[in-house]
Amino acid sequence: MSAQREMKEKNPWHTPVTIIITVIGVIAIVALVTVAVLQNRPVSQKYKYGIVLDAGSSHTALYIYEWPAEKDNNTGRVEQTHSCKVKGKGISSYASEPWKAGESLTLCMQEAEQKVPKKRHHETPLYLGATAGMRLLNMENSSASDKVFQAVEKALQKSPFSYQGARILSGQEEGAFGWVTVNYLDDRLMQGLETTGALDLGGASTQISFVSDNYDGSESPSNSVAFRLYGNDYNLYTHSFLCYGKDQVLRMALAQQTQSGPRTILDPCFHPGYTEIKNYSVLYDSPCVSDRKPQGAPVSFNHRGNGSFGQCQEIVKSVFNFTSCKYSQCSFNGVFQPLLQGPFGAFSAYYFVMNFLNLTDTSIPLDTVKDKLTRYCATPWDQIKLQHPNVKLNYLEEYCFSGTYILTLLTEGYNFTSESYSNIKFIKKIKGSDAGWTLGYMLNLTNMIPAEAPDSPPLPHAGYVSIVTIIALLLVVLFILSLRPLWPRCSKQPHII
Ligand SMILES: O=P(O)(O)OP(=O)(O)OP(=O)(O)OC[C@H]1O[C@@H](n2cnc3c(O)ncnc32)[C@H](O)[C@@H]1O
Ligand SMILES: [Ca+2]
Repeated sequence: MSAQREMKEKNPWHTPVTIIITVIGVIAIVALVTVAVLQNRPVSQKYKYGIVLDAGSSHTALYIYEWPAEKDNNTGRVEQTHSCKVKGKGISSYASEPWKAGESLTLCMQEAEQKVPKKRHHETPLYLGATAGMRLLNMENSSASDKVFQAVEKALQKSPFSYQGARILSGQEEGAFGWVTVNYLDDRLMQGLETTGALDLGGASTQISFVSDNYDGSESPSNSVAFRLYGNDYNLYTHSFLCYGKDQVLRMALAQQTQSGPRTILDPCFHPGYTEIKNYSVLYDSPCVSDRKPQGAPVSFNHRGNGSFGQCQEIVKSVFNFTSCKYSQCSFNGVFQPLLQGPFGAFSAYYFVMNFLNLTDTSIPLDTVKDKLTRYCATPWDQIKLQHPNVKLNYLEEYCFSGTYILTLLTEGYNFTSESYSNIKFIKKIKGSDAGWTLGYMLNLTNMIPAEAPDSPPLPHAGYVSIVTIIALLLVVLFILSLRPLWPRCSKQPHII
């Protein structure tokens, strides 16, 4: 009995002081881990917003971007959350009634007011960038283009957002920002990976932008844009071909076939059985063809199709000039182009057209692609209409021409070969955001891509919490071990008889 009491008295685990110390120690360690976890848990996200209006030649679109408020200028976290297609044509088509250009934006602006939380409205930057349609209108009639801008500005200034201005982008900017968008969304810039080239086909112009190792920018400085992004230097080659968007090339192809002012043309780029009456003055009402309007032509001509890919390609080739090149190498029209390099993303009309034609798979050999297009172009117009009852007729009638133009531009114009063709990916979106120049434009204007790589914490959140937990557990073990001299010696326990 006395030995039992003696042992109990000697056992430190049974003294109130040790129990209190142990409890306090455990509470302290649990508190330490809890604080570490809670303190470093991402706080509930607050977002910031930016809005860009893409005033293209054929239509205007509004894009809303969103990013976590505390990560303004380091990590690549800007995403497109909403887009709105403005009803009607591009703003340049309102040259004779400019107020309508402003009015046309109203519905999409109202939609944006609903999508962006009200308390963020006043701090949300709003930009409008116009491209080739306004470039052409500005060349043709600068006072008309000024009036369109005034009308657009008036409409945008009324919005609750922080309006930052409307302007025409240069072709260089349009190409370069498209490249920034694609590579930003692919996380290639922050990680310093090999970049993807950007191919953009609009209605009135087309852009090609890529980084080529053998290009330092000196041979044709006007085609060069230097960037320092996240600590990496890029020497980008970019060129925008005004009048080489698909709508203007179609005008050039028709101009080519109507030089003698005929009353009927049989166009190989349109399906057999296609027949429409077209107006000469409407066709030639663009600076891309206006100097070629035939003298003494009738008011209209009968535009008929005969569906021949081969003949269509000959007409399309005739809109390119391959004769003069004062550089080491050119694409077409005497424009310098370094050796093609790396993967390419082809978006906007490249995607619309190739997607419709089921030709986005670039592992299909180029010859097979041509065979498929040959068969498609030769299909009678009535049959095409029956097969695609839900496609807008003004799109449907042009896919044979557009497909032929795309293949000709890529192979004859830019010099993609049967092998390098497979480096092209036809894309519409990357991770939910549309490929196009708008995101790159906003990232640039809001200084959201830093020149130098951002400092990042040495450990990710999960790593930090794990280390704190392990250290805390080690402390518990150490604490227990430190009490070892006081542990009861079980083996020497007296036997009680
Ligand atoms: O860049 P710019 O030259 O200013 O022109 P844009 O911005 O208006 O040009 P888009 O990329 O929006 O469209 C390019 C062309 O594709 C046409 N397009 C748009 N959606 C299409 C679809 O679903 N199918 C076929 N063509 C389409 C459109 O009419 C234009 O001719
Ligand atoms: Ca465009």
